[in-house]
Amino acid sequence: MEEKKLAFIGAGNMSRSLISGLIQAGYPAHLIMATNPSISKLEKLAADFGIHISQDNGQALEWAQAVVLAVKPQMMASMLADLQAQGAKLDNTLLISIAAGINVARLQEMTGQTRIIRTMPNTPSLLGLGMTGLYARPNISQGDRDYAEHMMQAVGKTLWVDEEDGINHIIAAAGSAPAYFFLFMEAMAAHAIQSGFSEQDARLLVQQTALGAANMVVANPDTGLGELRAQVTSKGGTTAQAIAHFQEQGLEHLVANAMTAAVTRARELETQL
Ligand SMILES: NC(=O)C1=CN([C@@H]2O[C@H](COP(=O)(O)OP(=O)(O)OC[C@H]3O[C@@H](n4cnc5c(N)ncnc54)[C@H](OP(=O)(O)O)[C@@H]3O)[C@@H](O)[C@H]2O)C=CC1
Ligand SMILES: O=C(O)[C@@H]1CCC=N1
Repeated sequence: MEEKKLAFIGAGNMSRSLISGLIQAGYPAHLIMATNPSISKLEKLAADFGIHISQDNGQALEWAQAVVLAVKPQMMASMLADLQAQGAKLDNTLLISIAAGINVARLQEMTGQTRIIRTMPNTPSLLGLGMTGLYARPNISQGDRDYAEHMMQAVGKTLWVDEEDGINHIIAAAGSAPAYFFLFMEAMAAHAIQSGFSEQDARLLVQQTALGAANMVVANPDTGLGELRAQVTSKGGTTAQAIAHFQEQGLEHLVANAMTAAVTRARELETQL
């Protein structure tokens, strides 16, 4: 991939995941910078990955050819207003936003420029196992689209959406979704602990099973998810009892409602920020 000077404004959880994934994929550390108001996260990034760090966002803009906007959505407007008040020039830089709930039109207002790509990654990018949605308006050049796509492909898989609202559905299905699986695993581990396993053994049982199940899905692309489930579910057996319980309690409905709630919140943020 083209190796531009790439800066991350906001050095939190998601930036760390992306930076770690990029470095593992061979992106040169000397071409990456992160900025953040407090120093501790920056020092850790510099120590772990050897990247440039700064507490001055303006420096990121002066230095980089592409900038990832990685502050919390609620901080985006004030961060960008401060930058412009300092006299920072945003117009020569490719801006890649990872923020939930801020649409391109709003980002254009906040930055006064249009060279913006909106993305929605997730934290498994840390391990090169991310899933990122991307959206760009027609004005964005193929070169900029390719750069953002290759950057996210360095840390996992990518999917473009044609309509911007698709990003809100990617949030529900991928951006937020690692947390759903963690919640499920927490519940399973808690029950295993109640059944007498140590915390460590409960975690081993749950994590190895989750890993195995995910790998079964990946290794069998032509087998439906329902079929993989059926292969575990012996007639009159134990799994059937557990699955019947999930379904009687409306698991599918619960999941659909939870994902709809995430989309609704993303759309709500788009009207508020
Ligand atoms: N976490 C996730 O799974 C995902 C997050 N996202 C998006 O990524 C973005 C970041 O989320 P996440 O990493 O979780 O959040 P974090 O809170 O972990 O990171 C945000 C970082 O921004 C820093 N910050 C605050 N104000 C400024 C400023 N003015 N200039 C520069 N940096 C600043 C914070 O510094 P300090 O803590 O020192 O105040 C913090 O380190 C959000 O917009 C979110 O929607 C997208 C997909 C997945
Ligand atoms: O919870 C959030 O709002 C962010 C966006 C997707 C994951 N974390």
